[in-house]
Amino acid sequence: MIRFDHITKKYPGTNRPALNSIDVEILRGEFVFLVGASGSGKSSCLRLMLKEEKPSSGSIHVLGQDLRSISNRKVPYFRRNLGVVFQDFRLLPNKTVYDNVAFSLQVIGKSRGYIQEAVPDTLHMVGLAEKGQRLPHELSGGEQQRVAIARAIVNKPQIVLADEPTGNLDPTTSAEIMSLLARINAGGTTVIMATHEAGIVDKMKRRVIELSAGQIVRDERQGGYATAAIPMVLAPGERAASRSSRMPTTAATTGPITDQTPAEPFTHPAPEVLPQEVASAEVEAAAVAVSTAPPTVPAETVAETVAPTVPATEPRPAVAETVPAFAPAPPAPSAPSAPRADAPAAVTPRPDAEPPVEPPTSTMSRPVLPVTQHDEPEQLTLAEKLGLRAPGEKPDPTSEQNVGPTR
Ligand SMILES: Nc1ncnc2c1ncn2[C@@H]1O[C@H](COP(=O)(O)OP(=O)(O)OP(=O)(O)O)[C@@H](O)[C@H]1O
Repeated sequence: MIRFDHITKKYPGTNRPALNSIDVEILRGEFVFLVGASGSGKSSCLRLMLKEEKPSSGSIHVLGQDLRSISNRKVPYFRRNLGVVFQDFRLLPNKTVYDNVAFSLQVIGKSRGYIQEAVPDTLHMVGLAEKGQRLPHELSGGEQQRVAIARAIVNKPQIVLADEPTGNLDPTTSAEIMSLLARINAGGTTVIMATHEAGIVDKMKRRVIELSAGQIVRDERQGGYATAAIPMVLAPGERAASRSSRMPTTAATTGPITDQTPAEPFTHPAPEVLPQEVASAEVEAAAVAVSTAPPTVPAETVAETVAPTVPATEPRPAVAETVPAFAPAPPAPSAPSAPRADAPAAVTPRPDAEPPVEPPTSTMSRPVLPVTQHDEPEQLTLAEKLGLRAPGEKPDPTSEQNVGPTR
């Protein structure tokens, strides 16, 4: 699904490469944490996957496409297969919650009927069914991030890239966001998340790829956060024992994982206190959470869209057969009858049926994110980065502003 072959990324004016000959493959349906110290190259990886940056050498395949073969003009169409979630939410401040999510569909030409079904379904899934008419500043940080996630998934992308999505949230809210991302993943969507949150990584027990100075130093199937390579700062009052308990017990591997274990649910409380039946129920609920059918595209853009050809050109499909199927999710028992022909598959889970989520227990000091200047392919607006508008298209005057704690 995503493959880096000998990827080196050296930004102009720097001596040391941000990424140094990276080889890694991420399979369909995986949930992958990118961890590593500040400056180790996590965000660079995500930006390369999004074709927001170009590698200095090496090749990247995403959804069967060699990114070198995608022209700048076609990048927005490519990005429609990827949902992106940022630390600082990046909502449109003058639009309601509903309109923020609908905007993603409007700019790619979805019909009004489709939007009228897809947006409420998605807001329901993220637990914001009742808050569609609120403005972003009338929401909590966690709710704003839910809107951002709704916006990222409303078009049913095959991949969600999340760069520190819990970085501005408290532990309880972070756990809720992780539960949501786990449900999205359980529906078949590949999730790749860069994070510094040790507690989250340790609880999720998913694949962990650790970067250090631009190189992969660990690739564990069900990893934890900490190794000697990641400096950790204990919070005041945190006992040293809790740190040692986070150290991985399995041997680290330095090569890419080449097969796939079906995703585990994000189960809280920890497995030892959570009855298996409850965990299974959550998996079942999660399995119908998200339809991952490839997005449909307006007729006028079909010729330029990479989506329809992507699955057929997936480079290494054999291993991916062991992960959850990508068939559209079955409609929920309570789903309204007879959806429109072009309506999205039902997005079903009942947020109120979610089991309580235990927040991560550990805390870490969070480094300040570097302000980056992107050299390639060009300076893009937010809508262009999100694949909502082709470069150079006339912007919506009400868009392109951020809200949230880092505004
Ligand atoms: N646009 C840029 N121009 C020059 N150097 C850059 C640029 N973007 C990133 N870098 C450098 O590349 C290296 C990797 O940065 P990157 O943002 O990928 O790290 P990171 O692991 O995501 O860090 P953090 O956890 O702080 O977000 C750092 O040394 C950074 O300074």
